[in-house]
Amino acid sequence: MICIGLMSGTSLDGVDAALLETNGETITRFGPGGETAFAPHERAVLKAAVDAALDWRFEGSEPDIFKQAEDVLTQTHARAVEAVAEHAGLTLAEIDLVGFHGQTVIHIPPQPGRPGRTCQLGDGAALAQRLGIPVAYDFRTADMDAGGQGAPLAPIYHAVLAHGSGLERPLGVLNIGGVANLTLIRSDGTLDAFDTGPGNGLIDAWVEERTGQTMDRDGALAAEGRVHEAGLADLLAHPHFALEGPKSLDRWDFSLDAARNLTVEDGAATLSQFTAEAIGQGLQACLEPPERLIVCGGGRKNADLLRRISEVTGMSVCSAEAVGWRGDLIEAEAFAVLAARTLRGLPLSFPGTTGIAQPLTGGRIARP
Ligand SMILES: Nc1ncnc2c1ncn2[C@@H]1O[C@H](COP(=O)(O)OP(=O)(O)OP(=O)(O)O)[C@@H](O)[C@H]1O
Ligand SMILES: CC(=O)N[C@H]1[C@@H]2OC[C@@H](O2)[C@@H](O)[C@@H]1O[C@H](C)C(=O)O
Repeated sequence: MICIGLMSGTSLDGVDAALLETNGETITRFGPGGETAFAPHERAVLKAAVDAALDWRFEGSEPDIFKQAEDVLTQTHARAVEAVAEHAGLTLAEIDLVGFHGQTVIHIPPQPGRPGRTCQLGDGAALAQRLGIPVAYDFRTADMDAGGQGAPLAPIYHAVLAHGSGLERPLGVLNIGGVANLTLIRSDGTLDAFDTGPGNGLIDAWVEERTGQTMDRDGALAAEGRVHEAGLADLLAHPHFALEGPKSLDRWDFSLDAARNLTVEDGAATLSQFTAEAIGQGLQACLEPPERLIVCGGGRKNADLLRRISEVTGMSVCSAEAVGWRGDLIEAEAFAVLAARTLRGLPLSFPGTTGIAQPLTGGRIARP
């Protein structure tokens, strides 16, 4: 079936969309994809929804701003679907299914004796109505209700992609977005996955606070800085690193405090080293360490960060494009495949990826 997957990540820059022909188990065609940027006023509404969610934390009634944010998400995601369909030369009636991740505004992983909660804003029914296409959405709730981490969900897609590309196992796939997540595909095909720690999120926040720019482009600032070892040790003392996987994170689980007295360059170097060391620690804990790490997500464009990851892990690190993958579209592609899996009742999450007892289906379907 022809599916369009949609993802809007934590950096709130826009909606990634990708068209695939897939049955959820294999991909028979990679169609076009691209990003539909949020306009400044749309981004401001989404940012306000994230801020409100962090105050709310599932206590009391939902913040009023959520409804307004969902309207923004319906409009922007509909535009993203229309753009990709047009690019593919297809009418909306020729699209079988849309996979709508929604905007994560808060994610609280489960703790011993307390189930986790997660919130992806996104009104699947409204998007289905607006487009006249069935929409799969709400991919994380079933996993969390079953005691899982609710994230990461991309690992089964990484496995589909790696299999289709004929890549040798064991293999590591690292996504560096706001948060970084790692999938390990063992030689027998078993999946292990977890959020390693911060990805670009802290670096972005630091650079924005100090320079007004949105990112450390190509890692230029970090490359000029020196790592502040005591600050790095403080950052690595976070309880996330003492936990065994599967484990997940919220982008806002870490703070910039350890960098506060540093120069902009030294802060960027320390936070970039933190991202790399967190990835290194995650790899050390895995049962069958891969020799090769394929990196996707925006962080793969940060040359200084990739150098640090390669140094810390001692592994061969290559960007998604080196194996013919589309590094900026993998998450959107993942939600095209996850949508098809939802429709067919195939599992989305697995004991090794989110910590649930049995492979589990998930997602809901809204029909126009
Ligand atoms: N040339 C570059 N140099 C350095 N960093 C870059 C570059 N291009 C992109 N990035 C980083 O990638 C980020 C965007 O990555 P991506 O789109 O994968 O994140 P996201 O989808 O918002 O995250 P999430 O994984 O939370 O969904 C930017 O915020 C920036 O930090
Ligand atoms: C709760 C949530 O939205 N988590 C995201 C976030 O962004 C990266 C990392 O943290 C990952 O766990 C997840 O996204 C990808 C798509 C996933 O579920 O695999």
